[in-house]
Formats: sequence, structure tokens, C-alpha cells
Amino acid sequence: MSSFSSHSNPDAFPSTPGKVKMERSNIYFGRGSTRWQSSVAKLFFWTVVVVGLIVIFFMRSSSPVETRRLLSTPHWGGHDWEKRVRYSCRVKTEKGIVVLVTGAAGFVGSHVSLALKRRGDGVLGLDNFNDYYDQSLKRARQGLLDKQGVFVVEGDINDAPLLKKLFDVVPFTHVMHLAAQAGVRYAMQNPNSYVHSNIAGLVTIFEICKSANPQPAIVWASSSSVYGLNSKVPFSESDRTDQPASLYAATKKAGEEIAHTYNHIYGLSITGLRFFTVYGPWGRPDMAYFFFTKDILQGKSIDVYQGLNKVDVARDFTYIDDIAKGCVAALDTAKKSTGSGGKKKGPAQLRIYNLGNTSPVSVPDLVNILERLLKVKAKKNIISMPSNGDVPFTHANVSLAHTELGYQPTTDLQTGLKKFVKWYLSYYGVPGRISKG
Ligand SMILES: O=C(O)[C@H]1O[C@H](OP(=O)(O)OP(=O)(O)OC[C@H]2O[C@@H](n3ccc(=O)[nH]c3=O)[C@H](O)[C@@H]2O)[C@H](O)[C@@H](O)[C@H]1O
Repeated sequence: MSSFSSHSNPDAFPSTPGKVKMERSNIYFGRGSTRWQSSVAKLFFWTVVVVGLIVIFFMRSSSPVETRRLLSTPHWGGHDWEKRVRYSCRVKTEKGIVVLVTGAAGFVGSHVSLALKRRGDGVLGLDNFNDYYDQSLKRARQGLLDKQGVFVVEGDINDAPLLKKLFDVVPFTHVMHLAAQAGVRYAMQNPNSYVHSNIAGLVTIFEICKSANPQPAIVWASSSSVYGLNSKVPFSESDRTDQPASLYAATKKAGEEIAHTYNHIYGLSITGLRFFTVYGPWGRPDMAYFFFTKDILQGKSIDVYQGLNKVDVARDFTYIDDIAKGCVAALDTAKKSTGSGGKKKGPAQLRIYNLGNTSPVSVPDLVNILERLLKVKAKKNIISMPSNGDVPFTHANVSLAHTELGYQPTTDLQTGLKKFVKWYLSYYGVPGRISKG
């Protein structure tokens, strides 16, 4: 087939694009250009090889986060973006603080951001919107925050240039660090995500905060899981925490030790909060109360874990509003860091508090409450607790938080779950209707 005939008759074009290209090129260069074509092909080949090598070198010398950031369109920077950041951080009361909330599109982060904004503090959110669970729920929380004037910057806590930029734009007085890889059982599937967020990410946050001038005070989320196999109840802050049962717990415990180092060397004021199984509206779909609700409504069976000797497992389930109040109280009582300007001027505050409900409830009782609220009988599979990082029970002693933060949980599980179920049904719809879950 001549190039002329294929050009003049479109139906005769072969189906493979490469072939089309080749035949079309013959129209322009004719038979006598074979040597020329081979030089062009060689030049093209070597250009691709050289460019490829440069890209590989560049990717290997950068950290994964840097690489991702540099290869993708940055979500931050520019005049309008800075204006939004500053606007979100406006303080509306005389004693208002300016807080960077990491994990702001998360469960606890969204509630704390709203609580701070409501009372007139300056609040800026940061979240990487990862896909650990339903991202649309995170976007919906972001929508809520946006309506209340809280801008959530999209970015990772490991992105040091972004964090530095935020501190250049706004002199944050406080950082509420809630971004983390949560979930006890998922640590067996994706261990590195815990190291990435809960250790490397925490260190990046501390690094940026220690170099900021003025240094902010930091409040961050540790976990009840640090008590691990501790059997002394209720759990007090002074109890042993050297027997973590999951990698999640181990990374949170490591975080507490890392906090000690940054406090000791750089004078950062740091408060760690050990949250006890936080639940409530806008919660996390990976948690048992949440997916039990979904599965019960969908008529699916649920696994109810049972401990050794058929003892029920139990948790000190803590309602989100109580936790949010505890976080705000921790911010309000945080003293200033002492290392601003790179020279530590004296010992800085280093605190750790349990934030729990002080009344554990067994998982079968949790299911009973859900059954009553949902008016649906659960299909229960009672199984021995798999060895997946779970602990048999948790129980907080909160007297320290009560004395020093004025922390006083007020919501029992029945009341809190009622609020959760009401939200769940309004958000996902009553079963039978099209659901987002
Ligand atoms: O306080 C914390 O620091 C942690 O709290 C939360 O962990 P947990 O207390 O383990 O909550 P969650 O998974 O809801 O399981 C609740 C109960 O249901 C039992 N459980 C669980 C799953 C299942 O299929 N069946 C079951 O019986 C299970 O054995 C358990 O007894 C957070 O997820 C975690 O990120 C961290 O913040």
C-alpha cells in the first residue's frame, strides 16, 4: 500500500496508531530519508535514556514525600493561598490563641478545630486526606470546617517545606498535633504507614516547631494503647507502658519518648494526651462501634471478640465532646516553650494525661445498646480475640487531668451512642435508601 493511497483513503488507515505514524512520516520524507530517520530515532532514543536517568536520580535522592510533592502540582503557595491561611488564623477575642491543627479533617481534629474556632481562636487545619478510610467523609468534615471559616491546607506532616512555610506566614502560638496513622489492627497490614506518620511525621513536626521563632506549645495525641499488657486498673499515667501489644501502640509510646527528647534539648512545651477509644458523630469508620452499626443495619454478621477464659473484652469508650474539651483545656494550660531563638532558657513543660471516660463497657454491652438504638437485632459471631494487637480491656484514671486541666467526662456510652446513631442515620440515610457507606 502506498503512502499516497492510505492518505487519500481514510478507511484504509491501519488500526494501530504507531503504524499510522510510520506511514504518515513517509509522506513527508520519502524513501531517500532512511538514514536521516535512523539518526532522528537514535537521537530520540538517547534523549529518552538521558531524561529517564535524570528522573531516576532525582527520585532516588529525594524522600518519597518530597518526590510526590515535586512531581505533583503543589497544593500550596501563592498570594491567594497565603491570604486564606492568614484569614483562617484571625483571632477574634483578646486572649485568643493561634493554633495549627494537624489531622484537621480527621475525627478528633475536626471537632477540636470547630471548638477552637467557635470561641474565637485562630485555627488553621492541615490534612493529607489519605485513603485509610472513606475520603468523602474527610471531605465532608472539611466542608463543615470551611463553612465555619477554618481553612484546611492539603499536605503531609512529613512535608517540612510546607510546614516551614506555614510558620513563615503565621506565628502559631500552639500546635494541636492530631494527624496520625490510627487503628490497632491495621498495623499488621501496613506497618510502615505507622512509622511514616507516627514517628517520622512527629519528628518533622517537632523539628519545625523547635526552629520556629517564637516556638509554639505542642499538644499531641498519644493513646490508651500505650498501657499495652499492663494489668493494673484503672490505668494511671505513672503505670508501666513498656509492653505495647501492637505496632500502633509502640509508635505512640515511641512518640512519648521522642517528645521527652525535644522538650529536654530544645525547650519545647509538649503535652501528650492518651485518648481512650474515642467515639461519636463524624467518627472513624474503621472503629468497631461504627462498622458494627453499618453491618447491623445491613443485616451482616459482626465478630464480637472474647478474651481468655471467655471473659468479655471491654473499653473505656470516651465521647468526642469530652475529648475535645480535654484538648482545648490542654492548649489553654500549656505554658510557653523556652527555646525560642535557638537557645533554651530553662526547663519547659512536659505533660502526659489520660483522657478517658472512667467507666469501661464490655463489647457485648456496646452491641446491646446499638441493637436498642437501631431497633435491629445483630447477628453476632462470638469469637476468641485474634492476636492482632488488641488488648482485653482499658480503664482510665483521669484524676491528674481532672486536677490540672479541669477535665470531667460527662457523657455515658448510651447517651453518646444515641447521638452517634442519630448522626449516622442522617449522614448515610435510613437503610433502604441509597447510602454513602
Ligand atoms: O484508645 C485508643 O488508643 C485506641 O482506640 C481505638 O482502638 P480500640 O479501642 O481497639 O477500638 P476499636 O477498634 O473500635 O475496638 C473496640 C472494641 O471492639 C472489639 N472488636 C473490634 C473489632 C471487631 O471486629 N470485633 C470486636 O469485638 C475490640 O477488641 C475492642 O475491644 C482506636 O481505633 C485506636 O486508633 C486508638 O485510638
